[in-house]
Formats: sequence, structure tokens, C-alpha cells
Amino acid sequence: MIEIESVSVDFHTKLRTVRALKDVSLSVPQGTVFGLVGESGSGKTTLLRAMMGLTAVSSGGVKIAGEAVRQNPPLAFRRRVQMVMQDCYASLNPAHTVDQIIGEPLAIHRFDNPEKRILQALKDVGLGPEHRFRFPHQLSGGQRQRVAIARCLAIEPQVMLLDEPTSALDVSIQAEIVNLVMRLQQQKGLTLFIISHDLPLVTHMCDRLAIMRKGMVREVITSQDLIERKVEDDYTKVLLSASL
Ligand SMILES: Nc1ncnc2c1ncn2[C@@H]1O[C@H](COP(=O)(O)OP(=O)(O)OP(=O)(O)O)[C@@H](O)[C@H]1O
Repeated sequence: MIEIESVSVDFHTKLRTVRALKDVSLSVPQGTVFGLVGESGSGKTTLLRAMMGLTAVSSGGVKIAGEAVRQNPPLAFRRRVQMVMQDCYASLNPAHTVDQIIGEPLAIHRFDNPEKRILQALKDVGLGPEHRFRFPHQLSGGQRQRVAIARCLAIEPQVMLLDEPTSALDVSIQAEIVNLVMRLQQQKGLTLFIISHDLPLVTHMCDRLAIMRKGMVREVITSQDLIERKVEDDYTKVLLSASL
């Protein structure tokens, strides 16, 4: 479902060129959950943005469902590939009700029956009709992240990219959101690509994961390998001993 082939990304600033990604190659089969772990500045968000066509690649390329990703991707691509951001408060328009927030992509992508779809999307994420006409500030952090997920799911994507989906949430709410995402992934056969600093979380959620450092993939392993500590790379070993 996701093919990342030798992707490099350079950012040209006034003073210097930053090579944010160096020759990154990864592949993610349909219906599986893939995690991307690495320290701050290792290039995780840049890779996610390149996968969405939001950041230009300097060389290499990304294909999703066989389609080459380009900048300003067509509407059909944007329906198939959805992103959930770390800070859902910033990503939800504070002046819009939940109904408008979920309804907007439905209108853009010309889905029929928006009313029915909005109610179903709310139900899918464990929210009731009573939440439909609330504004983001009238919801808890966990409920806001549920709305952000409902907005993505309403337009029936194949792939969801999640950038630190729980790190802005209270610890007690994190497990709820993780369990929700995992249930929806299984129900809908979604392919998930999840960025996190949190190695135990990624191990719990993902089938396979990549460890990144300084713009490069150091190692790709299964979660089972990680649990059994079957790791080759020295940096992965350091990360593992620091967090498990
Ligand atoms: N628009 C930009 N212009 C210049 N440099 C950038 C830009 N975006 C990212 N970078 C640089 O690219 C590198 C990778 O950044 P990126 O945000 O992808 O890391 P990250 O692993 O997602 O970090 P974090 O976990 O802190 O979000 C960093 O050195 C960052 O400073």
C-alpha cells in the first residue's frame, strides 16, 4: 500500500542546506500498522509530509496504492490518504461545530447523505449525537482527538498517517485513543503509519517499525523482534534500553 523508495529531502535555508531525509526506503503492506520511531529532528514529520505531497522530495519517490505522490495531489488521493495530527486542538477550527468539522470533507469529496455519515462517524469513535453541535472548546482533549479521527474516517480513507496521535493527551486518555484507533484499523482494514517517540506504544500498536536517526532508517524490525530484543543496530539497542 505504501512504497517509499530512496527518498531524500533537502531544506535550503539562507545559511545552509539541511538534509532532513537521506535515502529512506520503506514498504508497508495493505491493512498493516507501521511505526516510525526516532529522536527529535530525525526526520519523522518530514517523511510524513512527503507522503502527503506537502513537502517536495529532492530525489526518490513515494507511491500510495500504486499512485505516485506529487505536490498538490488530486482530490481522489486526498480522500484515500488522511492524516491525524498531534495537536488536535490546533487542527480543529475553533469556530466550527463538530457537525461542520466532519461535514466539510464530506462536502468537498461530494459524499451523499452527510447527516447519516456524520452520525455514523461519531458513533464509530464513541461519541453520541449530543456532541454533534458542540464547538471544540466544549469537548475534552480525548473527545477532540475522537472528532479529529471521525473527520478522517467519514470519507473512508485507505491509509491513515498519525503524527504522535496521543502525545498531547493526558496519560489516562492515551490508552483509550490507542484502543479506539486499533479497533477501527481492524474493523475497516486500514493501513496505518504512526509516528511516535514512544517505543512501548509503537511496539504495542504496530506490526513492524522503523528506527530513524539523523534522516536515515537505521533498522526495520517487527514488534515481536523488539519484544524479544532481537535487534541488530546499536542505536536501536540504546533506544530500547532507555525506554522498555
Ligand atoms: N521547513 C524546514 N526548513 C528547514 N529545516 C527543516 C524544515 N522542516 C524540518 N527541518 C529540519 O529537518 C530535520 C528533521 O525535522 P523533522 O521535523 O522531520 O523531525 P522529527 O523527527 O519529526 O522531529 P520531532 O520529533 O521533534 O517532531 C530537522 O533538523 C529540522 O530542523
